[in-house]
Amino acid sequence: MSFLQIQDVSHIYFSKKDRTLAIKDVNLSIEEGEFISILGPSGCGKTTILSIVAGLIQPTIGKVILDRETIVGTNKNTGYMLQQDYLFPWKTIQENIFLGLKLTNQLNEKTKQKTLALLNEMGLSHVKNQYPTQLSGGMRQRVSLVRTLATNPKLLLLDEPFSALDFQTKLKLEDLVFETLKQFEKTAILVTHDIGEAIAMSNRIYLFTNRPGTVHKVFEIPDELAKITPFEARNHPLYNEIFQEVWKELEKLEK
Ligand SMILES: Nc1ncnc2c1ncn2[C@@H]1O[C@H](COP(=O)(O)OP(=O)(O)OP(=O)(O)O)[C@@H](O)[C@H]1O
Repeated sequence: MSFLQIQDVSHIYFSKKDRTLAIKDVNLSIEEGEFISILGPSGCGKTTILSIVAGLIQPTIGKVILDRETIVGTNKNTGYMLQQDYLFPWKTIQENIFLGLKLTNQLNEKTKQKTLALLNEMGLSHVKNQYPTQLSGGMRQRVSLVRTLATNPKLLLLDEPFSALDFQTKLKLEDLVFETLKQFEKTAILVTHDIGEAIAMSNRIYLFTNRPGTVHKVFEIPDELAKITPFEARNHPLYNEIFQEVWKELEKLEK
């Protein structure tokens, strides 16, 4: 059995007036340590899938199994990193990165030191007593990564974490996130609109159809690309080839 299995998942949003079938018959399996991306048109249900995997919403049909357990409700095995960093502006960086540990009753001297060491690895120990508004967007996302990793989740869900950043910062952060996740042997799902980012960071890309979102095509990224850093991958000859392939499929979906 794979580390993460999304089995026959469909989801309908109900409101008083209507119902929206957001995703339909989604199946995917991820092995431990893999990095996969979900790519697709706007509104195809990417965030819905992540919310289901995070246990924030229960799928209307189907189930998600993480490390042999069916996901019911939020759980400590999953960390969520979003486009906006959601750092609390009235708390210092240090207080922000300890938050998850505090909420899950894991805050002790050992976990504190580990988290501060990670902040140091991100080149940010000098800002630990500052407040989020004093930091740039890229720095805030690095803090957000530290906070997400602090509780040592097995699975990371990344919902367009680089999309609000300028291009240069985005490229640097892609490398940093990629290398940090490999170092800690984490499994990750990235949701993105950016074909290049998906190719540069993943082992596999799931391309979704328009709503109701379902898996349209799966692209396996060859090891020679998947094993190098995203920055190096963007300069690899295979990168353009795969880009064209994915682009063509996306065009088909828009017809
Ligand atoms: N709470 C809700 N109630 C009703 N419909 C919803 C709700 N949340 C999402 N939807 C609808 O479900 C569909 C999928 O939404 P979702 O946010 O998962 O898509 P997405 O692929 O992440 O979109 P984007 O790429 O624009 O962020 C959309 O058509 C959206 O309008």
